[in-house]
Amino acid sequence: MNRIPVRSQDHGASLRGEGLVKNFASGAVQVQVLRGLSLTIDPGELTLVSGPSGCGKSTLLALLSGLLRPDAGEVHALGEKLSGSSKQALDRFRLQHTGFVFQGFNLFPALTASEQVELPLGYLGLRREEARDRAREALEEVGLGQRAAMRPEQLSGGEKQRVAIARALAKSPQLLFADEPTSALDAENGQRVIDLLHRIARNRGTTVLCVSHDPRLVRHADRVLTMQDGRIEADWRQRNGSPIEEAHA
Ligand SMILES: Nc1ncnc2c1ncn2[C@@H]1O[C@H](COP(=O)(O)OP(=O)(O)OP(=O)(O)O)[C@@H](O)[C@H]1O
Repeated sequence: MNRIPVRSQDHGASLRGEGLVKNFASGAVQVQVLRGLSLTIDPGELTLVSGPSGCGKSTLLALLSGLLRPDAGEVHALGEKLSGSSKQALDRFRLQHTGFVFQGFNLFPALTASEQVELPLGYLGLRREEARDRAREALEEVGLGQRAAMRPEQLSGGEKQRVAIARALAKSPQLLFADEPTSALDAENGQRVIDLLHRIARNRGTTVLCVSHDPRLVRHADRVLTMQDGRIEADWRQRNGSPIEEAHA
């Protein structure tokens, strides 16, 4: 699949948020969930956004992936300005360039693992056989080559999450967004999922943005952004779980 080069004004970053503000109504009151947050996210890294429940992590992921629009500020992804784009353009951008992995797996109960992965490839216009081949490769990459014909009820939680990762991977997205991908999993399966996300970033040069309040994930990330009350409080890079330099969001 063709990859769009990242444009130079983003200085190598594949995601950029500037002055992001997001408010939600809580009864009659407007609550400011993101308070003028700016950041850049680089390709080829697993970036983890951590922080306490309710600090705005999922909202940030939704803005950076074009699922939600900011009330103020701008989002640039792969050199395209997402904020201000039409809904149709956002849908197309997400289809072509992004993969998503969520806490609840979001699999269709009636489809086999292979069919779950093939489905979005059909939306991208791939022929059936090509989609089947890609699905097989993606399932092998996540260690589920032998489970291709199984339905979700026949798979463990960890296996279901790996099917969801294969589904996201098969499109070869430049941007992979994961929202609490390990919260429903035990330690061993959570570890496996985070290892996979890390490998995808390293081996494919994918930008992987993972949002989680699971402290087990912190040492596996290349970069950790800590949020508090809608702002970024700390930002550091690390190798093998030890900080190596301060990053500048
Ligand atoms: N669609 C919405 N309508 C109203 N309020 C919302 C909406 N989405 C999020 N919020 C509120 O915004 C705040 C931040 O939510 P968000 O899901 O971004 O936090 P989070 O850090 O990801 O939390 P968690 O770790 O629990 O998932 C919360 O107080 C939440 O209730």
